[in-house]
Amino acid sequence: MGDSKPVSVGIVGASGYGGVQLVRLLMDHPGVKVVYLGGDSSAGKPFSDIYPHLSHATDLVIAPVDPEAIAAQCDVVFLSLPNGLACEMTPTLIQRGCKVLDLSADYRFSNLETYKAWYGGDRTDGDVAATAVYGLPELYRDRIKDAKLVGCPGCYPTASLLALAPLLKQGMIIPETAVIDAKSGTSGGGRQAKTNMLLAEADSSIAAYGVTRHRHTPEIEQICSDLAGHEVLVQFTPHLMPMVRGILATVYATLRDPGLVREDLATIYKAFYRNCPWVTILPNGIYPQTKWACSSNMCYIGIEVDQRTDRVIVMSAIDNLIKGQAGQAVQCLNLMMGWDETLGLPKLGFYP
Ligand SMILES: NC(=O)C1=CN([C@@H]2O[C@H](COP(=O)(O)OP(=O)(O)OC[C@H]3O[C@@H](n4cnc5c(N)ncnc54)[C@H](OP(=O)(O)O)[C@@H]3O)[C@@H](O)[C@H]2O)C=CC1
Ligand SMILES: CC(=O)N[C@@H](CCC(=O)OP(=O)(O)O)C(=O)O
Repeated sequence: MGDSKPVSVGIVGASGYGGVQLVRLLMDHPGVKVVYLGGDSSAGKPFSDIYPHLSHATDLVIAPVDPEAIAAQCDVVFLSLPNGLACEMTPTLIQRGCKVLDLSADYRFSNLETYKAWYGGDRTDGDVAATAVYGLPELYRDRIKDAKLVGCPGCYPTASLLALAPLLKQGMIIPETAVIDAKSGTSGGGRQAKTNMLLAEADSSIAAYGVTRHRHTPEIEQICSDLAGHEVLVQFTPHLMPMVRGILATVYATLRDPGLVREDLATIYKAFYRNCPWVTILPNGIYPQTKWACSSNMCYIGIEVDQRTDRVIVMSAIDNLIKGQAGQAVQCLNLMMGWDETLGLPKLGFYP
């Protein structure tokens, strides 16, 4: 970086939860200048009308989306939009020389047929999609460094895969026994009004949803299969929690070697994540809380073994809006630009 010109960045979907986190992180990032904010129903409004608490951070007005105009102003574009929109604008942005980080599911799948089966819609951008890299730096750092298009992971897949990856990569579990029980705060559902997110519905209550059919299942399975070297199916059940931020994924799987104890696994996890500044393996007997990760880009992992059942239990906590979304996208940007992976990202959560 040094005295070099800041990288010009655009954020499409700035009025949403992902967008506002990107604005917060990127306004404080030493390598970039946010020059463009885009949206749909918010177009024409100053960003500070939507988020008055950030009026001292930017006087940008949200513009209607015009990929040509965005490409004329921006070196890098973050797309934080509902699924099925990024694939319409990304080909133009890439052709015009922009680097693109998509926070939706549009570029997470190596096989577009899987995307279409779970998300619907038609895709005419197969050539561009084939160049996309899955944006989980702890697993695909080298590919992200060279990418022009990154499909950033979903929030549940981030927490689940960071918990499972060392076990799968080292062949320590029977992959098909993996069960992921995950809980999310309501901000995971975005800023759109939805009945199940009303305080009267979500408060003081917990429920599973999408059981056996949540669209993050094929995303988790794609990466598990890549790590295991063969096709893997997992059982994934998400739950909505009466809290705003955070995901806790508790993963169960049967160990191949029943002699392994939690100290062995902790050593293996620490080695696997030794060059990963955003993953903390907790000391033996300590289990993560979502509150610890709140507002930081950290993923906290706790490990336990039940010697009666030969199962390993791994608990992983993240902030769904930071490591699960906007923070992870900035982490990928840092890699794409050749910067330190931690640049401009919050290391310390706010607590309590
Ligand atoms: N929330 C989370 O924890 C996570 C979300 N994601 C994914 O990130 C993406 C964004 O999520 P989130 O921030 O929660 O969503 P929000 O619903 O909070 O925001 C959606 C944004 O998309 C914009 N938008 C909608 N339609 C259009 C359009 N036709 N043209 C331009 N802009 C449009 C909206 O703009 P306007 O207000 O102007 O209409 C709004 O800014 C989604 O794909 C989501 O699945 C990924 C990981 C975690
Ligand atoms: C609590 C809640 O509703 N969470 C969202 C997941 C958010 C996310 O990561 O979704 P994308 O894969 O679309 O990016 C859900 O279950 O649909």
